[in-house]
Amino acid sequence: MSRVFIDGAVGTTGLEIRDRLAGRAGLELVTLPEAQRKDAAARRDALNAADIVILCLPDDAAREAVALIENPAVRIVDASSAHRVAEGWTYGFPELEPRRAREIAAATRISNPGCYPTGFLALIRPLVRAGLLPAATPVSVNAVSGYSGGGKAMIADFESGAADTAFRAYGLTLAHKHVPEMQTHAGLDHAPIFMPAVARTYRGMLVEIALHLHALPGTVTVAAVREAIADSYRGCPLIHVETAPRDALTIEQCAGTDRLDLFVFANEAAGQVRLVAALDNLGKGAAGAAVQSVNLLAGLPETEGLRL
Ligand SMILES: NC(=O)C1=CN([C@@H]2O[C@H](COP(=O)(O)OP(=O)(O)OC[C@H]3O[C@@H](n4cnc5c(N)ncnc54)[C@H](OP(=O)(O)O)[C@@H]3O)[C@@H](O)[C@H]2O)C=CC1
Ligand SMILES: CC(=O)N[C@@H](CCC(=O)OP(=O)(O)O)C(=O)O
Repeated sequence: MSRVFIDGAVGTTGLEIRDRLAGRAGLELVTLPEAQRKDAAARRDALNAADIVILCLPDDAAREAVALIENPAVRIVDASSAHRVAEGWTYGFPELEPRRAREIAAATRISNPGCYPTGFLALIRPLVRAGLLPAATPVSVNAVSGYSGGGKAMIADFESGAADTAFRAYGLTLAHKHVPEMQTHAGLDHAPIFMPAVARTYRGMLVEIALHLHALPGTVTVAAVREAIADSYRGCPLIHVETAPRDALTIEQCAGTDRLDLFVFANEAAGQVRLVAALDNLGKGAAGAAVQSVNLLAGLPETEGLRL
């Protein structure tokens, strides 16, 4: 039996994780009552008494929680963006690299990937690893998220009517907090240009990358791109590489699931490829990934409690 403490259990991500862990065999779920959930002493006790801690906090509070942990046996899954490129932390995306699931299972410090990077990395990493995309390739990525991606504050903004829009482009300083983890874990020499947006729908996400195959060195075919992506995720129950033609994709494609659907659309004659990832920002983009890591840490089946 593993004792799992969720710090930040009443936030948007914390509640989702609770949902997926409640009643699970092999896990004892611990949360603090409302009056104590921000009390440093109560949090210190709970953090140090757990086998596994899941941090569902803003970055500063996540750093503070890590500093409160003195018990070396405690294993941490941090859902915030505080440790995604930090030394000594394992990037908690089990399907991203061939040995990553085993590394997570043996780790004590695991950082959950960001929601947008999950889609971006799932598409780009297999191409860089296969040598189809040289590390020096300039890459741009655009994406749209449901408004729950901004946590309680953005949900209130959209649901109170204060956000008077259906679609808002942001990240206009080109320095979004997800860019470093996108570059680092893709293995790219240059930071990608990231163009995020938020839409008036609660959950769901599309992440897109355009590739000009004719501008790449050598001959890179659409088939090679499809194969590299499909090969990377064979046998991964949460990641589906879709091959059937589509007229359209919606932001809700994977909403309400912990799945990640990947698409390779192409105009072969023009040498153009449009890669698309669909996921739920609160599913594989947050809670689903955290629960996958908890399953690996606790020695439970990797997708138990997840929504395929
Ligand atoms: N929403 C999403 O799609 C995703 C979010 N994340 C990350 O997960 C983390 C949580 O985000 P999210 O759930 O969206 O945010 P929310 O704002 O919805 O929830 C954060 C929770 O943390 C609590 N909190 C803040 N400071 C402290 C503290 N010092 N001690 C204890 N509790 C504290 C808040 O309390 P109160 O309720 O009083 O405000 C709130 O309940 C963030 O780092 C975010 O970046 C990651 C992936 C996706
Ligand atoms: C719509 C929206 O505002 N999204 C958030 C990212 C949400 C997320 O999942 O990011 P973290 O995991 O890094 O917290 C943003 O762009 O900052």
